[in-house]
Amino acid sequence: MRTSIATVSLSGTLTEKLTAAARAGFDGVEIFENDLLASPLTPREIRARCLDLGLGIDLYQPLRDIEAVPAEAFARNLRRARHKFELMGELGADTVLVCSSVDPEAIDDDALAAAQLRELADLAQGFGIRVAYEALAWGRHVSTYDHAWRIVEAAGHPALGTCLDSFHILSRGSDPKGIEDIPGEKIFFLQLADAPLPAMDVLQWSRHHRCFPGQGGFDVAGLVRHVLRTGYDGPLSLEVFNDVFRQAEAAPTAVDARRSLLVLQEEVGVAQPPAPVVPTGVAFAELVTADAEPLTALLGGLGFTRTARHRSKPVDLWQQGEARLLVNTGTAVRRDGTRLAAVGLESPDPPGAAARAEALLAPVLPRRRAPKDAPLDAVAAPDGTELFFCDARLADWRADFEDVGEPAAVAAPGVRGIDHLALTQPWHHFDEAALFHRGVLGLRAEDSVDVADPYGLQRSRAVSNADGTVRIVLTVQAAPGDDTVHAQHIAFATDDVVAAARRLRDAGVPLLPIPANYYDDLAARHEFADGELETYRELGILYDHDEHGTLRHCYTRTVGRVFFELLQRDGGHRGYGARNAPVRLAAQHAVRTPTALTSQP
Ligand SMILES: O=C(O)c1ccc(O)c(O)c1
Ligand SMILES: [Mg+2]
Repeated sequence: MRTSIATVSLSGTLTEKLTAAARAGFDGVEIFENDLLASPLTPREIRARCLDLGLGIDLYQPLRDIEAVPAEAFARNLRRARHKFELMGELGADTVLVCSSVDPEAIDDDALAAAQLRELADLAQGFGIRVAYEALAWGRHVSTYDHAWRIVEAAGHPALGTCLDSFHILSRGSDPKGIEDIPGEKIFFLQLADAPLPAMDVLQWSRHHRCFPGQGGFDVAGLVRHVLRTGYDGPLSLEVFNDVFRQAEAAPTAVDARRSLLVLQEEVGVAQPPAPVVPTGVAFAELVTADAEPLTALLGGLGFTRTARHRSKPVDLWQQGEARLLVNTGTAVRRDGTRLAAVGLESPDPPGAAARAEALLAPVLPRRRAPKDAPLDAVAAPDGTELFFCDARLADWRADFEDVGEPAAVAAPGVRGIDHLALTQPWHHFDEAALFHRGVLGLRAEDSVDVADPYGLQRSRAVSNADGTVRIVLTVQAAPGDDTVHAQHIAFATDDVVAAARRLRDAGVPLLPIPANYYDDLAARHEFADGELETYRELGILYDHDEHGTLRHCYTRTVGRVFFELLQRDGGHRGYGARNAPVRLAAQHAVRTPTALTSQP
């Protein structure tokens, strides 16, 4: 099906928006009047620009508060409409949107609304234009799609149809099943947007918090299925009013938008990209650093040993249990200080995973590999993290490394493997990141949780595979913050967090100190065995539990932009310690030291 996007969904000038939409592969756009008014291009030049870019103008949005008004007001409205129809001739746009009136003077009279829309449609027809009437969720008298359709039906004019907008329909709690009662040829346009639940004031909700389908809580795909059953064959058009997208760069937003529609088209069965290949484990996490010493001291304290070195590159493999870390000191990667740059995902079908990623517009990374190296398929996640698709038996990348003779640590109680990776997202890529990990990698996304930070708010959302062998926590800050606090982290699974924490401390590696108040509160909320709480207090171990079991975890200091977590899950605990996160964030702010900052080369 044809895909479109409303210019209001992207940031920048009209030209920037059109370019971004075209580059992302959209077939057409809805042009918002304000974008046209603010453009230095004439309507004819805009038409030519769209033609050059291969974009159709599927909808023009200038007409508001048209219908159900006294006769003199309607005469003025028709005069305004005539001007806009002439302009649309220059633009080459043949469908105009009319939103249901929000005018306090509008009259609650469906027959009047129908008669005036009929007259408007008659005028439009003379210009070769169709009028699509849309119920705004906050319309004065018409606020539901079925009401708008009854008026369109009563008007009975061939140039008058309805425009369905998933936001207005689903935000009102209307049953989208009724869409199937509308003949497909009378649905002139379909606008798609998702939005987070629960609701707020509907106007604020619509104007600031819409998101691309799959990024919110609406069943947009379910609605589209109803629309397709009517025989509708017009475009699927994204109309997303969102404060973040208005500020973010248009090009990646447009790609995010197209990916959302690709996933939606797959869900409703009108597109068949290569099937998702869900990763089955974390093969490795790659840290880059200019100064490996603070990092390797930490890894040594955690019980890791350096087991192998890359044959041609300054990359060491550090290993413990099933946790494999690559420490890369190559000069090409020094710019941003110590950070988590890449993740190797074990895949049952690496080429299939890469084909899926490419079909869903993930940037495929050039293979910057030596001739003898295993050819790994890799894509970039929205935050720039490189994701490598690796053979699940480690048969590929591991062969590029030569053993250095130090066997992997076996010291119990140690790190068993990687429990999860926490990746900080740029503020404007958070929703995109969740959809990316779900759509491209086939991971399941949990609800997002907000965590209080002393200087802001942190939002996080976990994505994982079914058996929890791949867990990624996507986090974002509400405001620009401190990289030493809002760093990425790697959480290591251990079967004995107390012993692991003791060993770290005994190795002279400081753990993150947790305030005494936290433990006083724990004592008030839970009963512990003798001495248990004192041990947690002494080591800085945090505690949580859910209906499945307990979570005990502690944190290292931050090196550059990464820190580590030791984590013990018992009884199938599923969480990530969100309840403890405010205390941890405050503790990280408290230990921010010049050393932490200067350890970033
Ligand atoms: O918020 C609005 O005014 C508005 C305008 C046009 C639309 O198609 C819409 O869904 C909302
Ligand atoms: Mg709309």
